[in-house]
Amino acid sequence: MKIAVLPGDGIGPEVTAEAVAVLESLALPGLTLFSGDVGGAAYHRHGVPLPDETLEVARVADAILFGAVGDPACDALERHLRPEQAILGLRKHLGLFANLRPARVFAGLEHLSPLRTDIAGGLDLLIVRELTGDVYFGAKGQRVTDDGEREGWDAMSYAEHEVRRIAHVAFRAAAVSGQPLTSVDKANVLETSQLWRDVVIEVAAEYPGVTLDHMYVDNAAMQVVSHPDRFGVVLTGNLFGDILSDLASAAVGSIGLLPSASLGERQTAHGTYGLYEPIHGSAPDIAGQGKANPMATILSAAMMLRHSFGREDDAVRIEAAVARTLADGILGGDLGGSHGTAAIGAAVRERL
Ligand SMILES: NC(=O)C1=CN([C@@H]2O[C@H](COP(=O)(O)OP(=O)(O)OC[C@H]3O[C@@H](n4cnc5c(N)ncnc54)[C@H](O)[C@@H]3O)[C@@H](O)[C@H]2O)C=CC1
Ligand SMILES: CC(C)CC(=O)C(=O)O
Ligand SMILES: [Mg+2]
Repeated sequence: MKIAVLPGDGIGPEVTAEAVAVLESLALPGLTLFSGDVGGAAYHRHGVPLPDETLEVARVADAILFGAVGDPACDALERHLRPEQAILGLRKHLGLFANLRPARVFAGLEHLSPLRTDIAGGLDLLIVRELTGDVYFGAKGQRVTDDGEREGWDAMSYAEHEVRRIAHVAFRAAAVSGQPLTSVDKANVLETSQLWRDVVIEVAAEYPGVTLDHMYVDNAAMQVVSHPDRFGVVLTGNLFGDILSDLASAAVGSIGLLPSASLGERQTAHGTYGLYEPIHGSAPDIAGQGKANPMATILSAAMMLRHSFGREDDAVRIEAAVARTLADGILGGDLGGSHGTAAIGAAVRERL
């Protein structure tokens, strides 16, 4: 079990340390950890956010545990040198097009949500976000128009095959779970979304047992907090999925609770190759203070055991320990408590 640990910037190293400690406490057979520099940390040491050595460490591993990248000191750098290019580059180079972001309110933990408890209780959805296309990876730039005004531009596009393969991931997830599938787009305005919708409808013909509906992204944002029980699997593009998943995390209670798996087509001897990371960023406002909630990263390690190592029992064990820790009132500042990163990590390990 070879895992590349890429802690990154800000709270990244703090939260990955706790997830690594959880993995080590499970006495997994043949667990081998490698580490690599990414993000601002890599830029400061190597002059680039994603050094070749790090990409190689990621490639030879069976799975990657990623913290977060982002450093305000790097925000004025040319875009290709910014820390965020590390995670975008890993996703693209490693073909990790399918991003799974489960958001659920654990039974009995409805009080952690800012939503009314009867509404929060219905929140259990899986966002399937396309991860290597859309406006994030299109041509972009700034220019001066003929009028002498500055103009910024970013090209949004999806090719048919990109929509088709992520749609299959979402339909399979819906078929296995028996949940309905909602495809979220902006087809009333964007041609990219019209193509998205057309292809999703074509793919649906292969999954007659799955109930499919389509929703515009603005309505979806509203419904996630007003009627979360309407959603099972949510299929959407890179930009909309990024935004909707932060929204869903707030509805659960904190962005410090939402994990993710980024998968592609590659299989290893153990399972599906993938990158696992919390959905949050490097949180510079609390970095270095031991305040970050490590649960999203710990839950990401659970997703790694499930998808990349076929260890469902260990994944469930971790998820149950996190739920018990929350139920016991071991909460960080993000959830109105006063426990720090290390104390939360230790509490989860005690409950494994
Ligand atoms: N995958 C990645 O590496 C990502 C990187 N970023 C980068 O992170 C940097 C900061 O971005 P922001 O927009 O501030 O988003 P952020 O997710 O880092 O933080 C947003 C807010 O949530 C809080 N927060 C986040 N994670 C938390 C945790 N585990 N426990 C407690 N509170 C937590 C932060 O303190 C902050 O107030 C930027 O450079 C951004 O580009 C942002 C999102 C994802
Ligand atoms: C930093 C971005 C590239 C990514 C992001 O916000 C995310 O994946 O949630
Ligand atoms: Mg995001």
